[in-house]
Amino acid sequence: MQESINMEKVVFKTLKRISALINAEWCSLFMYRQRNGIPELASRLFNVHKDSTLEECLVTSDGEIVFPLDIGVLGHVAQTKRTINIQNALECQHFSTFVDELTQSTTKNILATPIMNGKDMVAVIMAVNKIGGPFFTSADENLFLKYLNFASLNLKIYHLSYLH
Ligand SMILES: Nc1nc2c(ncn2[C@@H]2O[C@@H]3COP(=O)(O)O[C@H]3[C@H]2O)c(=O)[nH]1
Repeated sequence: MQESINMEKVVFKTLKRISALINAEWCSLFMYRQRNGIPELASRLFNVHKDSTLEECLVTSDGEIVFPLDIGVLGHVAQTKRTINIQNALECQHFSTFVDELTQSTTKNILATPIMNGKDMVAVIMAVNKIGGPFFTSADENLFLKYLNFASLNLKIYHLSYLH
């Protein structure tokens, strides 16, 4: 439990910093897990932006958004295990409007990356909507990945404690 709170705190701080640096409207953390042998991704931190508080963004278990791996850019990233920079979400065949409909928001562009522990999938991190520009640039992508190194280490430690 303690490891979990610390993990979320560290990832939250990193996502806040990232959203300010790359001008993202929101950043989020989806944790990978298996339920009855079926892999899924569940929202843990949602709508993180430069001025948000942990309490606002921490998703409780009854408020989780859960995605199977065959849906969304989210699922695609978990399956391919690769970073993706989607300039126009509506033109992306993997994009799912499910969350936009649920939250009454509009996704225009997405930068997303998997967090791996060796070969094990741990989480997917997303930045949604570039503010003040048409899409996330490759410089944004580099900053996003560089800052995620901090969060990634913490997520790996969390993942190890979850396994044991
Ligand atoms: N409003 C909002 N939407 C998000 C956030 N993170 C991810 N999403 C949306 O969740 C969706 C999950 O499916 P997709 O990956 O296709 O597209 C993703 C985005 O539209 C967030 O922090 N805020």
